[in-house]
Amino acid sequence: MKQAVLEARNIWKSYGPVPILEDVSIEAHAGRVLVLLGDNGAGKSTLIKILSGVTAPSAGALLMDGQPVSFQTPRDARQRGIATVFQDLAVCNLLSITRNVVLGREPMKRFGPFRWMDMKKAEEQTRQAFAVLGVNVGSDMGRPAAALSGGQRQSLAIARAMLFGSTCLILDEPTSALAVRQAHGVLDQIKAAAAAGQAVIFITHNFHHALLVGDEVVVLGNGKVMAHFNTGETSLEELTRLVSMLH
Ligand SMILES: Nc1ncnc2c1ncn2[C@@H]1O[C@H](COP(=O)(O)OP(=O)(O)OP(=O)(O)O)[C@@H](O)[C@H]1O
Repeated sequence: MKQAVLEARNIWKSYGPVPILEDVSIEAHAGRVLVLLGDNGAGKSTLIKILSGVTAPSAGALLMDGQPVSFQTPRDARQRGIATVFQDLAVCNLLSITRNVVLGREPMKRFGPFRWMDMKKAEEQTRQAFAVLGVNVGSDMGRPAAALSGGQRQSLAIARAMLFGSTCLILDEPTSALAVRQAHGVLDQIKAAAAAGQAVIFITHNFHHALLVGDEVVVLGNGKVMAHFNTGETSLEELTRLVSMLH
């Protein structure tokens, strides 16, 4: 297999004396979906906080395209092309859909000393970002984000995360709060992001979702990698049996 876009190698993390992650290694590859599956408290969020530059590992290495990297802040990780959508989504209800998508990276126009937002360009970027994901949010992207459904808000956060040159997309339980139809919409977007070349890391509790979109699955339990397999190698029944045996 080709070089991983993002690799966590032998990661340890402790808060105080108790290890939260113990010798965890994962690899995310371009065009593939890696699912991180695990119960509450398994260490999934801690691992993605390390991958996103929110917190530093106690030991172990992060590599991008085979080169060691270290992130002091989430901005460092973003600049390296790691786009993370956390569960809170950080969508601003009062801002328009377009403004939300380009938030913090608004295209600007200049005239002499004056600068203002290039709305036409922002709308074009927003439209393209949604198009990559195959999402239709309607034609009026000037309406406030408050008008969006839960699934559409998730799509907005994914579109924003991917907008500027990301190579690795990390999604923290993007389907957990959604109704079935909306969840399937987001699963389709995950597949579309991988098809567009992203290395996707998808965190979920849901075995069914894991098998629907995952190319491979890593099962975390008590801070350790308990199992790692390609999805073609297992069924929903086997996966359920495997995970229940880990408790
Ligand atoms: N800042 C912290 N200080 C101390 N302990 C922490 C901290 N963050 C997480 N933990 C502990 O680490 C363990 C793993 O937590 P983590 O949030 O990574 O699990 P998770 O798999 O994401 O669970 P969930 O699905 O509930 O979000 C838990 O026992 C949690 O209490």
